[in-house]
Amino acid sequence: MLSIIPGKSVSQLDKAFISYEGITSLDLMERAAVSFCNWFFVHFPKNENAIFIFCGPGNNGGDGLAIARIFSKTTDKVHVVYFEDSENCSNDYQSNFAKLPKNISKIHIKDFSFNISKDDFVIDGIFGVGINRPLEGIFKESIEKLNRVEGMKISIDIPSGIPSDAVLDGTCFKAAYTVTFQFPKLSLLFPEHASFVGDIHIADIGIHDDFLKSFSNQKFLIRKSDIPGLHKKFHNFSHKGDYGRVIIIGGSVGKVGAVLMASKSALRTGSGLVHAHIPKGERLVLQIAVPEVMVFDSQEVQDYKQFDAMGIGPGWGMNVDISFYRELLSNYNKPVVIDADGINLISKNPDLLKLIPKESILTPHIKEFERLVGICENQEERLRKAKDLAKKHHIFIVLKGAFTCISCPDGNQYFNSTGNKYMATAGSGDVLTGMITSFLGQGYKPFNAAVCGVFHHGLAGELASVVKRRGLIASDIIDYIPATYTQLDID
Ligand SMILES: NC(=O)C1=CN([C@@H]2O[C@H](COP(=O)(O)OP(=O)(O)OC[C@H]3O[C@@H](n4cnc5c(N)ncnc54)[C@H](OP(=O)(O)O)[C@@H]3O)[C@@H](O)[C@H]2O)[C@H](O)CC1
Ligand SMILES: [K+]
Repeated sequence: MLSIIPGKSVSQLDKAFISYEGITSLDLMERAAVSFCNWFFVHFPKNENAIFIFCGPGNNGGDGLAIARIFSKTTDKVHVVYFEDSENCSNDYQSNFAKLPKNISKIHIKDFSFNISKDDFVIDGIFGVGINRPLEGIFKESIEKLNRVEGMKISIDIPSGIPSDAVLDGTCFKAAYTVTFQFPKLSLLFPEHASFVGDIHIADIGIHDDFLKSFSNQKFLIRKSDIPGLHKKFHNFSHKGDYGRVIIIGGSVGKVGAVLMASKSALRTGSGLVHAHIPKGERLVLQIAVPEVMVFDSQEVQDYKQFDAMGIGPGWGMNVDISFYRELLSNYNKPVVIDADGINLISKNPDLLKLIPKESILTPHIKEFERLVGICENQEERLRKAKDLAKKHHIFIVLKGAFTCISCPDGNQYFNSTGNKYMATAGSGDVLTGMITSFLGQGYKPFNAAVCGVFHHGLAGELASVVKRRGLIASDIIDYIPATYTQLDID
């Protein structure tokens, strides 16, 4: 997993790393600039337009100057726009300012006309992780003007204005792309910042994972390379019992589709035997739609302990016999997955919280989460409360959304890196419930089940949206679950 380092620790990280690597801070800045340019040249291979690079007084501005020098080798249309005289800027800024070649024009921000056309590039090196207060004066005015001009806007490390670990207060540069160094800054993952951050690219500057880990603050990004090692291996003599017997409990009149999608997802994720528990009178539709699922109503299941895993809540509604739910949680002594109305019922009956088996996985979206813990001001508060809840009840909280966050009982938080905007569609959450339940039933540890569930779910959505785009529906995600195993080379 890739460690996410708090902004305030980045300068300590830099110091420790350059001493370990035997390089200077200027060398590290050069690596950052080269890595940014490598990304740029791949993304914009035929660029012939002007490139305006806005450089603030710190090392983010220094990165901008080094980038300007690299660009100037291939074009004469590079313009550096600076805010402070070099002698008032950071040491590495000064070194890079002195190295700027003659074919780069240098303009003080006060003399800049903001005459930028739509094909030009606007590169934001005004502030990075060193920002320590809301923008004011010339910085605020200039960024407001830049947000009004056209042009392809790219931020270096973080859009100027956003603090690295907190929610924006005031003005911020609006980027189409953010090229961030080595690890995503936490605040890039906040929904409040989506319209400023654009697409994120992580540019490698050679600081390896083990080194990063020692500066980590219990926050991590889940990457593709983390996933194969979390999967169980099955042998050629495996039978359907080895792949788990799971049950999805939910459904109500008009909402049986949620159970249908969760059950089908569990099958597509690899479950050997999938059962569904739905209200009497609703079973025909489910049996016709997914003949592989065995359907029961409440009177027919004698012993829930026979199931390796349970997914509780899809389409359940709020008219559930709460004593049934209480008994279900009290008597089942393995981790369960709880979603949707399964969570809403707990919010209405908070005494249920302490009955949830240890290591269970709750998968709320933001509204369900806030019903559980109270209204939150922003994502920062949600993440804090998710961590507290996970620790207090020894459960996993999967807070769904872009960069879904898994909060663990040990206080660690893992952010998912797959998925896209097209997945915000009815039933997407039911699919995830089915997938995590399936992994639990196959004998995965709850942490592995949650991580594999969110990663494969996001990946299935990405694969489906290649052809479906905004026409994607939850059933498309299910159809692409098998292709995620192919993508990750998991047999
Ligand atoms: N390992 C890495 O990730 C590397 C990162 N690099 C780049 O360096 C920046 C961080 O550089 P740093 O110099 O620490 O910080 P900034 O460039 O963001 O700016 C700090 C200066 O800005 C002043 N400041 C802060 N807030 C404001 C404000 N609101 N208005 C005006 N001025 C502000 C601050 O001075 P003060 O004394 O006024 O507080 C600093 O002068 C990182 O983001 C990367 O881009 C390295 O290049 C490579 C390694
Ligand atoms: K920036």
